[in-house]
Order: sequence, then C-alpha cells, then structure tokens
Amino acid sequence: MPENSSQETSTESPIAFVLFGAAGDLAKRMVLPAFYELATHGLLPTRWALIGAGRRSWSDDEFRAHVRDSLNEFGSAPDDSDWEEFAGNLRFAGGGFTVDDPGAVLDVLGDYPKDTWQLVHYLAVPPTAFGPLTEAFGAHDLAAGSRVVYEKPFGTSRDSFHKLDKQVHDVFDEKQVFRIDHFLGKENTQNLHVLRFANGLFTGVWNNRHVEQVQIDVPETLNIDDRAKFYDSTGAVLDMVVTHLFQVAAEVAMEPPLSLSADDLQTARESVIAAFRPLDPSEAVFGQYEGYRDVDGVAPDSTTETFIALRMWVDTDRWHGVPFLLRTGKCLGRSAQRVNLVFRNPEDGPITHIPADGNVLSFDLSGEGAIDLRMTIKKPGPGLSLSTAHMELPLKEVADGLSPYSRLLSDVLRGDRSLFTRPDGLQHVWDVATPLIDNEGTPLPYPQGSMGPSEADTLAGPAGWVEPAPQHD
Ligand SMILES: NC(=O)C1=CN([C@@H]2O[C@H](COP(=O)(O)OP(=O)(O)OC[C@H]3O[C@@H](n4cnc5c(N)ncnc54)[C@H](OP(=O)(O)O)[C@@H]3O)[C@@H](O)[C@H]2O)C=CC1
Ligand SMILES: O=C1O[C@H](COP(=O)(O)O)[C@@H](O)[C@H](O)[C@H]1O
Repeated sequence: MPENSSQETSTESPIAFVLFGAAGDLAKRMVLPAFYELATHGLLPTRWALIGAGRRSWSDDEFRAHVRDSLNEFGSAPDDSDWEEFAGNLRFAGGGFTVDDPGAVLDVLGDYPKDTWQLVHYLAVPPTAFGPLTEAFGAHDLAAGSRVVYEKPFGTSRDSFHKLDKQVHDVFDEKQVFRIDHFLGKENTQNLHVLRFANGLFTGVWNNRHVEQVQIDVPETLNIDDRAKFYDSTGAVLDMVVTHLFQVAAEVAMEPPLSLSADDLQTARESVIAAFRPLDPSEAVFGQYEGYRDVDGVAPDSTTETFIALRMWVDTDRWHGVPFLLRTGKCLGRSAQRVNLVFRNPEDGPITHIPADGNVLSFDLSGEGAIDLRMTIKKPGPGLSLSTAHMELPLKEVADGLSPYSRLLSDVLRGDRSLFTRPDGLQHVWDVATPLIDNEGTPLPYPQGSMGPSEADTLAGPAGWVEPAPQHD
C-alpha cells in the first residue's frame, strides 16, 4: 500500500461493503480488483470491511484465497505485506440471504453496527435475484441508512423494470440507490460533457447546424463462450444498447445542465432520454455470427442477436434531423469503443470534394481513453490537393485515471450519484427500446471476423461507419 493510503479519507465513516454474488464472474473480474485499486490509491476510509456474501458456505479464509486469486488474475497482484493488510478486512457471510433465512449475513454484520458503519450492499448477482434480495433487506432491517448498488440490466423488459422499480422503492429511498452502468464511469465518457462545456471551440458546434451524424460504435472481437447461457437469454440489445449505448447517447445529446453537480448532471442526461424516438425495427439490422448456435449453452435454433446496428433520432431542436447511429456486436473483425461526431462540410465554401472522414471529432472510450480530431488539410507539396490529418490526445498523457469500476465504487462510497442512472430515464429507455425488443425477426448471419451483416453498412449513409484513424508512428 502507498504510505498515505487511507489517510486522506480518515475522517469519513467506516464502510461495511457487502458484496452479494462475491463468488461470481463479475465480482472476480471487476468488483474485487476495483475495490483493491481503491485501497492502493488511498481511497478507502481508515476503517473498512469487505464482506463477501453468497449461498455457498465459504470460510473467511476460503473467501480470502478467492480474492487473492482474482487480484492475481484480473487486478494488480498484491505483494505479501500489502496482501496481509488488505486480507485482514475480508469476511464471508454464507448460507444465502432471503426473507425467510438471512444466512450468516446478520451475524457477520453484528460486528459492524449501523450507527457507526456505513453499510453498502452491492448486488453482483443475476437480475432475477435483485427483487428477492431487495425484499430481504427490508425484512431484516438492513435498508435504513444504507446504500445499495444494482448491476445492469435494471429490468429485462418494460414490465419487469416497473416491477423491480416498485420493489426497490418499497424498501429504499431513491437517494440510497446506485444503478451502475460502467460506461458512465469511463474517464473519456465524462469528457463528452467536459470537452463540450469547457471549450468554446466545441460548445457552439454541438448541434444539428454543424453535426451531420453521431456514431456510437462498440464492435468487439470477444466471443460469448464463457457466458453462453446468460448471453443467449439476453442478446446485444439488452446487453449493450439499452444500457451502455443509450447512456453514452444521452451524454452526447443532453442539453446543458444547470451545473455539473450530481443532481443537475443526472437530470440533464436522464431528461434527454425522453426525447429519444421509439426505435423503428426497419431502421435496425440484427445479426448473429456464424457458429454461434454451436456454442455450448446456446439453443441450437437460437434467434438471439449477437450484432445490432440501428439508426436512432433525438427529437429535440438541437438534434432534429441528425441520425444517431449505434452499432455493437460480438466476434467482429476489430474492437473499439468510439463516439464519432461527423461534422457537416462547410456550405457554399470555395473548397469542394472534402474527404468523407475529413471533419470528425472522436472519443475513444476504451482503456485509458483518447480524444481524436480529424481535419482536412492541404497535402504538402505542389498544387492543391486535400488530405486528412489527425491529432490524438491520449488521456494518460494528462494523468493516470481510475478504472471505471473503481471510479464508480469510489462515488458510491462518497455518496455521489452523478454517474448512476435514474428510474425516470430508465422508464424512457424501455419505452424507446420496446419496439426493438418485441421484434421477432431472424437475425442475419455474418462471418466471424467481419464487421457484421453488410446491410448494416448502408445504415450509416454513403460515407459509412468511421474507421479509426491510422496510428502515428
Ligand atoms: N460478467 C460480466 O462480464 C458482467 C456482468 N454484469 C452483471 O453483473 C451481474 C452478475 O453477473 P455475473 O457475475 O456474470 O453472474 P454469475 O452467473 O457469475 O452470478 C454471480 C453470483 O450470483 C449468485 N447467484 C446466482 N443466482 C442467484 C440467485 N438466484 N439468488 C442469489 N444469488 C444468486 C451466485 O453466487 P452463490 O452461488 O455464491 O450464491 C453467483 O456466483 C449480472 O446482473 C450481470 O448482468 C454486468 C457487466 C458485465
Ligand atoms: O457490460 C458489458 O460490457 C462489456 C464491454 O465492456 P468493457 O468496457 O469492460 O470492455 C461487454 O463485453 C459485455 O458483453 C457487457 O455485458
């Protein structure tokens, strides 16, 4: 641990962080490494406890071994002395947690009295378990004064969203609830509003007079073999579109918030979702990669989409007539997480034949993030021919950031809800997406390693999807 670890936050309340689903995939790959990252960055209070919870009956030591394995594989592997310090704060509460039977949770929490310790429940469990666990918090008096974090997706349909929303508000006040969407925790997602509102160069052009289209492009080379059963009942629309891509679209499309305070920022992002026009399946292309149905855990006649590209419209004065193009899929030819603002060519100017990608502002949301501006310039040399050039600003050159999960966990511990979703926005998400979810068409096959069905290429218009700029040497 760094020498000053924990000292900066030593005046804060001690935290008892209860991780439901602690033995699961998300906990192992994301939540446990993120929690450790907070410890190594001195972002935990002086006194804290991480209590794994689940239906199995692990001892504290078995849980500690699991955490260390997960840090070695997915986080920054601790050396022995850092590990001893960290491991001393880990406990496990097994036996499940239901209305009828709290398992070991209440016994373990007896060591962390609510009047001194801030309780945080993190639900890293399948969405079907959100409701029953929430009822159990109410039944066992673990709701008052605590904070609760729900993983995504918050609901799997309009009806299930409303049911879950009611279950949650029967037990918790909205201010206690943190619905996580880790794309909002990415450093560069936040630049979508910071770059826009802090730089006059961009503030004035963030509208339909200047922007021709917005592309939110998240192709992935990744397959779904490790979580085939989950993915086959979910598909790309629920896994990525109604969650991450909509939130990123809202970050681009929002009207200026009154301030960048948690409430104002959240309000701006959530309100613009109400202006997303319900999606039209005829403006969408569904795909499924060849070989998907042969994966263990996938139904042999599955019609689950592993690819989706769609055109969406935002019915505000600012964005009237500007298509928002969303694309994501698995087993594609390359991975990217990019937001591209494609600018209109100057009207009636003396220069014509401007290259299609000669006027693009891009945000790379992946990894540490980068901002990239492509411009049309004179090609050096005799005569006048045009070329595109790009400038890239990798954020890591500015400062080291936190991983998205660490950033969001730190916000939960500080009680800052600005990067979390709200039910008013989510209600609109389901209204907008329902026509697509209800669409029962068969997805088009596409070869693995391609960029999806060719029908998706035409959605983006004659210039197509923006390719990442070539890297400088
Ligand atoms: N995995 C990923 O990459 C991502 C996952 N998510 C979300 O995170 C959540 C967890 O996903 P993931 O970790 O992959 O899921 P897992 O299938 O690995 O389940 C997590 C844990 O939940 C517990 N669990 C399973 N079913 C129930 C149940 N009915 N009641 C109570 N506990 C149950 C199990 O622990 P035990 O047996 O010990 O009780 C299990 O280990 C989901 O909501 C998912 O959508 C979000 C982003 C990415
Ligand atoms: O939530 C999810 O996100 C990942 C992509 O996110 P990353 O930023 O961690 O790469 C996606 O692969 C997965 O299907 C989805 O569930």
